[in-house]
Amino acid sequence: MTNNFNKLNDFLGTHLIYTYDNGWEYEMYVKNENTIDYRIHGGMVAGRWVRDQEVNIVRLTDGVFKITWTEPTGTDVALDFLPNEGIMHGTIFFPKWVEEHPEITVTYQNDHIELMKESREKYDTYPKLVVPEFAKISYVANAGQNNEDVVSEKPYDGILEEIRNGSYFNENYKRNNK
Ligand SMILES: C=Cc1ccc(O)cc1
Repeated sequence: MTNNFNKLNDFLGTHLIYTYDNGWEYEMYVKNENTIDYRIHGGMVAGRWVRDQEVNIVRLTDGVFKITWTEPTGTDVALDFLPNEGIMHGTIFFPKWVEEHPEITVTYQNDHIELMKESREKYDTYPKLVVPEFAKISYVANAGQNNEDVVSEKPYDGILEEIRNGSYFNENYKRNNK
């Protein structure tokens, strides 16, 4: 695992894959200082993917970075990344409706923002499902900021293996098979 994250600028443009201790596998691209893209590969809402989510990103201390946001679904998320240590900790605060109807959120959310907003009004918010978990980071790379190729297609079986074995991106971190 790389051991060279220090300032916020080192973290911006980073592409990570990590598996929570409960088995849920997520992929995060820190697109720029206030934007992420992500894909969910395992867990309650596996198959969901999102681009251009507005977030707050800060450096807590050298090599420790926090990302927080609230989603159109009403889900709140707080993530702490320690990439030099190969770990992160995430807490997800799911509204009740996402726990009861996860399938509504399992999509390319950008094409269904109005459905997320309608659903958060239509269904129950409380009690929320709080999921606090540590995760092990299995992949870290510098994709550069505002790289639209990093999270640019639906998650499929085998995509993480292609990313990890280096066949998914070329030397400029552009997608090989477009
Ligand atoms: C709900 C989104 C979400 C994205 C990344 C992550 O690690 C946890 C939650």
